[in-house]
Amino acid sequence: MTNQNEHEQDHPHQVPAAFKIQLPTPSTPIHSATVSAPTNIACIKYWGKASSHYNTPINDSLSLTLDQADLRAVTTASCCKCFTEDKLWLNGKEVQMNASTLKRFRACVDGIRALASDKVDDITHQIVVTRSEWETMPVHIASYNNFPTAAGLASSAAGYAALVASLVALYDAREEYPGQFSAIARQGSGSACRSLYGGFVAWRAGGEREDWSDSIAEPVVDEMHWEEIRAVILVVSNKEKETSSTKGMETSVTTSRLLEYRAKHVVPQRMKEIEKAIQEKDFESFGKVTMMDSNQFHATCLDTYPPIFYMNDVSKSVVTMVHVYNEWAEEIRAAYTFDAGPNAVLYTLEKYQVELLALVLRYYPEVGEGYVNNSELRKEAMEFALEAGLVEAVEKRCRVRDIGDVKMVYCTKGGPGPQTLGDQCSLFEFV
Ligand SMILES: Nc1ncnc2c1ncn2[C@@H]1O[C@H](COP(=O)(O)OP(=O)(O)OP(=O)(O)O)[C@@H](O)[C@H]1O
Ligand SMILES: C[C@@](O)(CCOP(=O)(O)OP(=O)(O)O)CC(=O)O
Repeated sequence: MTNQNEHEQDHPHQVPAAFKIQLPTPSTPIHSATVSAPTNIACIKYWGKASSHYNTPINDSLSLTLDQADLRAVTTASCCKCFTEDKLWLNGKEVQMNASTLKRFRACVDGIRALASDKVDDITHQIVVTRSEWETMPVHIASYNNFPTAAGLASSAAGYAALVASLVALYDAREEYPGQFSAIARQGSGSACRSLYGGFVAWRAGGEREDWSDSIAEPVVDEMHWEEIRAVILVVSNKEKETSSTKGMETSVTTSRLLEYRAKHVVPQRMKEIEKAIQEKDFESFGKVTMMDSNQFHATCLDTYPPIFYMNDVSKSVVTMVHVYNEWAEEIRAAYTFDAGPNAVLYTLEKYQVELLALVLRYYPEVGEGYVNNSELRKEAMEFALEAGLVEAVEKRCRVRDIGDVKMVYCTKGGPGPQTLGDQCSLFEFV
């Protein structure tokens, strides 16, 4: 994790007032850390657990970490002798943890606290909290997402990565082996392990070691390697999804033979192909593997009994539009991928981003102000003259959708892993 004041200045993380938590001023010293963490969207999907206890996957997966300037979770972790119990707030409300949330929360808090260091005063160099003393102080954790929660936009990935990163900063925790923090984050939510690094990140399934300590995330290339990669996200639904990823993959593992085949015979080859494509910045291969893997993941959902439908008619219309666009261009300029929900993530290159956005704005009309998160790009796309041949090709296969079919569009790019923020960004206010 880096401490980048520069990054903070570029993107000031002002906490919206509704997400600030007021606490009585403590009578004993309070220790705090605030971080922001990114989402990530997988090109090779994680779907299916090998061990529910350790929360480990049946196959490797690979994703791009997205820029926190656009989508982020911000988390403050505080601890104090005067707190009476551990507590968690999400988006301004205290979370009443059920058994599943509690297990995830405990795995992260206890896992990172076990790696804590002594806290040394910057000026006097005296130890102010010993490693073992941390255990005597309950933690209060507050977090918020600046994008829809539990709607299939990887909020759990950003959320648990932020939770782990805030605890690492609070306890000045040290890894005993590379990737150990990611092994802890995956116990919060599997996809969260990949959000601890920037750029393209692989999650190696592991399983050679009995305790699954080899099921860790590993950076493939950092965000500077293929700087031209862009993501255009079409928010088709901002509501909580009906079938959570955890529940969905549980049913898929027990009922889908296709999922078993995919994990054993398809993903290993695809991981090699996509890592090579990324190393060589070969968008043609990258885009094809990404689209095929999304299609196969949704095919396993259909092969699940009873079937799970994450993509809807609007999602399918985006698939058609992207294929028509690529056929017209005679190359892959955009690649779609869908997580466990109807929202489309379109990967493209910087040079095609405005053209792609112009296409999106033509067929998915704007709901109102703020429809596109980036007003400059929106303006460029509105002024962009789509080629007549492209419009003709799309019009043969797609219709202009209704206002509201797409609720919002995020334009973003690859970005770094979690960032430490200053105390002024704390979600706690002492009154
Ligand atoms: N900032 C956060 N801090 C802590 N926990 C969070 C945070 N954001 C989300 N979560 C947890 O993650 C859950 C949502 O996870 P879920 O997998 O259902 O949705 P998602 O991550 O948005 O979608 P997907 O993983 O399919 O892209 C929330 O109900 C909450 O328990
Ligand atoms: C479709 C996915 O987004 C599934 C993500 O699942 P989660 O990581 O949310 O699942 P849990 O480990 O049960 O919390 C694919 C991916 O991100 O690789």
